[in-house]
Amino acid sequence: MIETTGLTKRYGETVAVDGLELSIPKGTIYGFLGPNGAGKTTTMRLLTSLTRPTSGHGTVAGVSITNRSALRSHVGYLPETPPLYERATALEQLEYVAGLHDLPLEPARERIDSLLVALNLADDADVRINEFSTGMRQKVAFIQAVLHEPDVVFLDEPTSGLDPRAAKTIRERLCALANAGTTVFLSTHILSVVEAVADIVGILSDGHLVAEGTPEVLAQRADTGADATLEDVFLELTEAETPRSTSNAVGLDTENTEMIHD
Ligand SMILES: Nc1ncnc2c1ncn2[C@@H]1O[C@H](COP(=O)(O)OP(=O)(O)OP(=O)(O)O)[C@@H](O)[C@H]1O
Repeated sequence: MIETTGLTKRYGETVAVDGLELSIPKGTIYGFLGPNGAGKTTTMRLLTSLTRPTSGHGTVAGVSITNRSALRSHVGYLPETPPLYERATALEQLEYVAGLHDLPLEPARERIDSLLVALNLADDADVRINEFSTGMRQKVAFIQAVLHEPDVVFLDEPTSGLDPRAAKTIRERLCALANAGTTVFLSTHILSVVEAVADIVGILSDGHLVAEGTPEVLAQRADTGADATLEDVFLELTEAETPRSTSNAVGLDTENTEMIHD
């Protein structure tokens, strides 16, 4: 479902993603770990066609990641800061997103209703998003990422800001999605979430994949004995890493005219 060869993204002197090789089968929950600045968000932006590779190739659901219009229906993306219309109600927001995906009105409405119920938001469907808590926003953003039943869903910290019950609900939804054949690409710093749900874990460091395997097998790589955890192996493999700095204070992504300031 996700294949990349030599996938590379540069921002000026900074190599955010460096020759990434991924091969992720359908229905996998792939836990994507890495220190701050490792290149996780850039990877997800590449795989969802929000930014173009400097070099290398990739396909998601068999579609080239440079073909944005063809890719749209196949991918869902929950970014770290989800785009939501503050003045819309949850229902208006989700109906709007359904319209963007050209979903027929009635089945879309049914799906929205069932997802609102599943995420315990049904009573808040007609409340404006600017009155929502962080966790409620996160849940609406999660629904809008999976509403069109994409083949692959990319999630950046989907449980951040959620209380334990809501986080558990999201974890259960991720497993249900994967059981139904959706491929889940999950980036998070919460290692317990990855340990609980991921089939395969990839650890990114400085734009490179430095380890990949099941959580159990990866944990065995750690030098801390029989009780080693994913945290141990994460700390070992990314020990010497610090966030990369650009040669100049401002890196310019000329393609998307995005500026990032440090
Ligand atoms: N639009 C951009 N312009 C210039 N540099 C960028 C841009 N986006 C990311 N970078 C740089 O690329 C590198 C990887 O950043 P990225 O956001 O992908 O890391 P990350 O692993 O998602 O980090 P975090 O865990 O902190 O969210 C960093 O050095 C960052 O400064």
